[in-house]
Amino acid sequence: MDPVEEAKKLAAFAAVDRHVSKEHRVIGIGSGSTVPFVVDRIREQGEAVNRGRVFVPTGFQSQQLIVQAGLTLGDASQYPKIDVTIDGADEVDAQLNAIKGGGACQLREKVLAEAADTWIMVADYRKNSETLGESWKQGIPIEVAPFAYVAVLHRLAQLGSPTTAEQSTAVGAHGQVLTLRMGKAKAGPVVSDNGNFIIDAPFPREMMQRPAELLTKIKLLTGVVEVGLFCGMAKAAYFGNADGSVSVRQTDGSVQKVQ
Ligand SMILES: O=C(CO)[C@H](O)[C@H](O)COP(=O)(O)O
Repeated sequence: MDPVEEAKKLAAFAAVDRHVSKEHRVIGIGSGSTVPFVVDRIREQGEAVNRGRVFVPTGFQSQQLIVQAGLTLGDASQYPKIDVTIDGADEVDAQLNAIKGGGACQLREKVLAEAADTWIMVADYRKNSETLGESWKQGIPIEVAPFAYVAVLHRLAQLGSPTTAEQSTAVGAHGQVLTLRMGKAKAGPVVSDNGNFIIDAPFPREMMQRPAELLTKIKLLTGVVEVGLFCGMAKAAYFGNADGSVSVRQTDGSVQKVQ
């Protein structure tokens, strides 16, 4: 297996083994390429355990994973309280703040993170940073109501006062280029599972060092539906390493190596 894939698998398996117990009945399943390993490990807990459980997805991809694994699908509207949610991340800082939304699922991901008694992130070693924005350069994914996207681009640029603003990009005062995320095998923008657009907005390091403050500012912009900054939410983050170990970062900043 490719070393990065192996690292994702290690993180996912370790997180499931430590946080998904037999007693858990309602389990949130996140999005991204690490999450299939989460579902594999949960399946390995056996049919008898999984028969009594319901799995709530953060989007179309995880819904498919749940159905294909033969697990019982639930909806966030039926299960406002979740025992544990395990999700991927695009980057995690030393305080367990995270950038999420690389797969455009941050709205549902945040709903399931908030609903969960325990929210755990799983990722490979490339996502383990001191400060957000160190390795994830494309910016903070921001879900916006389609009709408001140009206004939001302008407002985001103004969070540092703009120099120019066009239809699908804007340049902020710090020279950062904010872009409307475009489809890869589709003409036009990426449309989220909720029918919204995604803006990717990079911010300078000094602002990324205070992610909770930045989150509040962005969230207050009219037209913003959800921001891909998850601050103070995770109980732990599991990072698979290239050497086959797993680093577990806790809320107090401590890091333990397991395996
Ligand atoms: O936030 C997400 C989707 O919106 C994903 O969890 C994030 O992109 C991580 O994905 P991967 O495990 O593929 O690196």
